Order: sequence, then C-alpha cells, then structure tokens
Amino acid sequence: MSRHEATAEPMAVTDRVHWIGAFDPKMRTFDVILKTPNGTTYNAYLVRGSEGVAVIDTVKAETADQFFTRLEAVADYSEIKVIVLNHLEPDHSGALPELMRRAPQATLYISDAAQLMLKALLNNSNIAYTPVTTNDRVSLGDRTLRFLNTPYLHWPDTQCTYLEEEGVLFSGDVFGCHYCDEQLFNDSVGDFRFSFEYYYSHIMRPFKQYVLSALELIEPLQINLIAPTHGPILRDHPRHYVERYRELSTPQLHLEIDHDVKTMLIFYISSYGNTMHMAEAIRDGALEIGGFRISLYDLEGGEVEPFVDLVEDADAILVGSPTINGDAVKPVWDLLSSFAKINVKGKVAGAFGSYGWSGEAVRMVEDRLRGLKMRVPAGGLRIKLIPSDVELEDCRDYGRDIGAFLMGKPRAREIDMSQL
Ligand SMILES: Cc1cc2nc3c(=O)[nH]c(=O)nc-3n(C[C@H](O)[C@H](O)[C@H](O)COP(=O)(O)O)c2cc1C
Repeated sequence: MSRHEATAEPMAVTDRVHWIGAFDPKMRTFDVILKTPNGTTYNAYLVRGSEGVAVIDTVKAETADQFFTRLEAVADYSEIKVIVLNHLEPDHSGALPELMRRAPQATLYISDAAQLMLKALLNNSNIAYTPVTTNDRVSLGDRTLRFLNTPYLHWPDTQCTYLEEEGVLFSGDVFGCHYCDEQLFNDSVGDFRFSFEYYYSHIMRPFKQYVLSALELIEPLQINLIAPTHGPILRDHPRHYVERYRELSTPQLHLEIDHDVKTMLIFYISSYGNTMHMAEAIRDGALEIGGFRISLYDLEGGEVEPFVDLVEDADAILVGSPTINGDAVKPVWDLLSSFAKINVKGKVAGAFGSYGWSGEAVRMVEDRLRGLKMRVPAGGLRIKLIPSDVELEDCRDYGRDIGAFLMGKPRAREIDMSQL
C-alpha cells in the first residue's frame, strides 16, 4: 500500500478546493474495454464557501474508505450543503448513498438526464435531488457553482460544474484519463500523454459532435484549473487540453479529398478470390453511377486500426466476407467491432460474400450493420462459390443500387425501404 493510500490525506487544490478522491493503482482493465496499465484515480473534490461546503462527485464503492477519511480531514458532515454528481456512473456514484446518509441535510444536484438513471443505478427511489441545467447556479456564500449541461461525455447524464470565483472547472470524465500517480497534478506526475489520448479515443471519440457542443460552453470560461474525475488535475496550461479536445474532435483536413465529394469504402477478405471478384464487380457497378469516390481494401493480414479514420469520414461502407465454419472471418468482425469507436449511425452500408453450402456470413454481417444503425438499402448479396458471368453482373447491379441510393438517384432496382 502506498503512502497516500495508507494515510488517505486530502490534497489542497486551491485555498478553497481539496481533492478527496481515491487511488486505485492496481486496476488493470476499466469498463471491460480500457487498458489501465498503471491504474486509475477516482477524483472527488470538496469546495468550501463562506456559507457551506460542496462535495463534487464521489468514488467507486470499493474505495469509499479513502474518500470518507479524506473528507473528514477537511470538513464535518454537518457543513455539507451541496452534493454534485457530474455523472452517475458507479465509479463516481459508489459512495453517494453513504454520503447522503452521513450528510442528510445536503441537497443533491444532478443533470436533467441523470434523473432517469438515478433510481436504476442506486436502487433507491427515495433519494431527493434537484435537477439542474446550463447556467443554473448554487451559492455557497462567497463561492458559486455554475452548471454546464454536456451530455454524452460520456454518458447521457454528463454535466460539468464551474467554480466561478476560482476559475476551476470540475469537468467530470471530460479531459480525464486513467493514470494513477500520487503527485496528482499535471506538472508533477509522469508522462501521461498516452493515457490522455487513449482515453479520448475510446471514450469521447464516438461522441465528437457532443464534444464540440460542450466546447462551445467551456471555451469562453476563464479556466485556471481543470479538475476531472480521473487522472491528473490540470493546473499547468489547462487550456492546452481544451485545445487538444477541439483538435481531436474537428474533422481532419484532407490534402486531396474534397469534403463535399462522397466516399464509399469496400472492404473484403477472400481465400480463393471469390469474394474479391465480387468486391471488384460491385465497385465497377458503383463507378457507373459516378459522382463519388470508391476505395477497395483487402483485410488480409487482419490489421483494422488504420481504417478507423477512413470509416469515420466515409458515406458508404460495404463489407465482404466468405463463410468459413458457419461464420464471417475474424478480420471482418475486428473491423466491425472497431466501428464502436466512432459514430457510424446513418451511413449507408451493405454486406456481400461467397459461400460453399450454408452461407451464414453475409446475413450475420448485415445484422451487425443494421445493429449499428447504419442504413442498409439492399439485402446482402451471397454467391455460391465462384461467381459466374451472370452473377458478376448481379454484383455490378448491387453496386449500382448502393451507388444510386448514396447519390439520391433513381434506383436501378426496387429497394425495400421497410428494411431501412
Ligand atoms: C475451412 C473452410 C470452411 C468453410 N466453411 C464453410 C461454411 O461453414 N459454410 C459455407 O457455406 N461455406 C464454407 N466454406 C466454403 C467457402 O465459403 C467458399 O469456398 C467460398 O467460395 C470462399 O470464398 P473466398 O474465395 O472469397 O474466400 C468453407 C471453406 C473453408 C476453406
């Protein structure tokens, strides 16, 4: 056990703000999907005003002892007037029920959207709370908390809280990262760039539009310090992190591709060349429609990460897989799984592939595309073994159909709109 875990000392952030969170250095995987190679912190804060104290966020239930010990070192429970939960995920709300039991006089402030989650998360319908939204304020006497509604960063209920007189932004998971270092401040901890970028790409990236909306609220603020719920407190050049979020969330500039021109990506993998020939014929058919750019990518080798940026910018994505042992093949599933990192909702999509006897892959891929809320205008195209000349013409037809749909042109064949 480390020094700070053992002693559970609070840390002064400003004259009026203390960090009262918890260290979790042994955590190795977060939310099932995130690597946390040096653990994480659950950051909670205590703000002291002339007329009372506010607690901003709590910690994961398993680390509640650290939180309460630190809190007790800087305030009495009877002084707590305000409790703010910037979002209700269990790593921040775990100690909330016990805190409310110890400070029954306090008022809980949560976002409008959090109301719908509170009961389900805490299994307690009796918790009293006040919903707040952008620019609502709570006074602690000589200190004022202002709320900013910043949904989907990264749950629907997310908000940030701004301590006006000190220019401190309690940003919730925004600008946070999983990086456990007891020095706690960004000018004293180790190099956490990897963790910051990794956290953004796994947690915030699917919600880029929401990040940009949140930045509209955050950027005009005078920010002296950013106090997120995970990882280092950003007191040295806090604005750099705001600027980095804007950079990461702004569509990339392409040197050659005109953004007004639509793009179609055709991914395939093929052992004997059958699915590949289908992909090429689909491309040829789509090219006849014209007006958009098409790229063909072979997934052989299995590395899908380089395609994520392309998929994010593309307007149509077709995926071809042979059926092997009753399934689509792993690189195809890896590609589809990488779509969860970005927002593919509403993009045009389709599935195709060659098969030998049962041909499950195309339907499975198609189901996945629909599950991702992509628009699948034509039923998946399956061809048994080697495509004949007639079947290659079917592939070209399929390409014309998807191309026409993408360009809003009259369709080559009737498309079942009920499937969209
Ligand atoms: C190891 C192996 C397993 C296969 N399993 C299936 C299967 O379960 N169902 C099926 O319809 N075809 C199956 N096939 C047949 C392939 O789908 C078929 O040969 C297809 O044309 C291959 O297309 P490709 O050249 O694009 O890879 C299998 C082929 C191999 C080599």
